[in-house]
Amino acid sequence: RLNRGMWFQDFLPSNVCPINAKANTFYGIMFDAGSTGTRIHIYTFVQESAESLPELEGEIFESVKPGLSAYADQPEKGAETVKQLLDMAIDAVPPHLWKKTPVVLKATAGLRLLSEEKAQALLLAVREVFEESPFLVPEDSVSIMDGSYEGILAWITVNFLTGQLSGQSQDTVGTLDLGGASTQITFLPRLEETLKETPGDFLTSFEMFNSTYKLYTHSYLGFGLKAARLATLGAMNMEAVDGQMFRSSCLPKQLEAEWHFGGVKYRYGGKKEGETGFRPCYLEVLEVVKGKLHQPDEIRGSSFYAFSYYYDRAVDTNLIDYERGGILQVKDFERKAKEVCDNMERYKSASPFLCMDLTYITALLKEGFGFRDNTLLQLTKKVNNIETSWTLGATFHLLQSLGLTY
Ligand SMILES: O=c1[nH]cnc2c1ncn2[C@@H]1O[C@H](COP(=O)(O)OP(=O)(O)O)[C@@H](O)[C@H]1O
Ligand SMILES: [Ca+2]
Repeated sequence: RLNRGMWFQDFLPSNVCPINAKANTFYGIMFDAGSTGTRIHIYTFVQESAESLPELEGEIFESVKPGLSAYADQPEKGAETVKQLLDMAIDAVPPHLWKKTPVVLKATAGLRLLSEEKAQALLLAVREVFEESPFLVPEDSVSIMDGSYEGILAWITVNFLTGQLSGQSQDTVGTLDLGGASTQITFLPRLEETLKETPGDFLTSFEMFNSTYKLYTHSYLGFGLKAARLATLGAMNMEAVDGQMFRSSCLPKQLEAEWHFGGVKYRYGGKKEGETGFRPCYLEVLEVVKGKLHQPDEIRGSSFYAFSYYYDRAVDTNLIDYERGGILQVKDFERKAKEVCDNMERYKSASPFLCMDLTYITALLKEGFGFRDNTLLQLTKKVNNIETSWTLGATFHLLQSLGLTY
């Protein structure tokens, strides 16, 4: 481990060693290669002394669509999208700090679902982009992240940003992340019972800022919002079937369209004959979630932070404000799902999947995780102007491993 006081001494003579804050500024670049898009987070930190925790000063955020997995057969083209984003960091980070600024990319469920060969080709192409950049490229800088880390690091981010990880406070909040291809649930169990009743692979000890947290966390691959659409349509793992039409009672009756996900084209549509609306849709979606997820008793009454697609769909249906977010109950999603599904004509201008998405969110929360109708969900996109993403937790973890912080 490096001496934490050392990192700036290489570029400043010791007699002007900084006491002023500006000289203690450093940066970290974290890429989130998600299933639906690639995002860059450039974090600025200030560390007052070797003993204190680094303070987060700000974030620069940018994203591109589609995600890397859409370039499964063109790895170089995929890597080019990463390079475009990395060029932003060239402008954002002062040149004398480039060599000290680590750059890391972590891919999530989109790449987990690709074949090993295609995923590795994409990662290698990105690695080459990093090597050609002026930044610090740590070992293992481009990888597919383990699903349990995704939940833990998002939990670290949210609880850091809400001030729960500093001082004596132990009022941590659980987190729910709903991505395109996978979904995560993470919380700090308070009841001995929970620890006893939970399968071992749902519990992980994690060290951060000189504390150890024993967290409940799980990532469900294939249970992200877009993967759930495919599962509901019966099209999951069906890429071999050419030109087949997948139909659902969660879609407008007359609809027929095409949809690309993970580099595969699907044809889908409504059920011209037969029932459509919330009830038949809920039954279809139940098939996807019922009995597939672990239900810890402890969460039934507690409130959770929810982001990503929980947030997006709540915004789309005016349940919350895009800028401010808000607090919802589980039953608010159900009420909206009924309203949209039973009036699909009225919601024609919105996404044809709006009914299916809201119904899936309702079923996932109630029948999947076992939340109560009145469980509170705090929907947040940003806390203190910082994105609530696992990437901040990942950056702290990276700085820790490089010896730049605890
Ligand atoms: O940094 C972020 N800020 C805001 N929203 C984000 C960020 N990262 C991901 N999202 C949200 O994540 C969802 C897409 O999930 P993603 O593409 O990460 O799939 P995955 O997690 O299954 O790989 C969308 O709701 C998108 O708005
Ligand atoms: Ca994600």
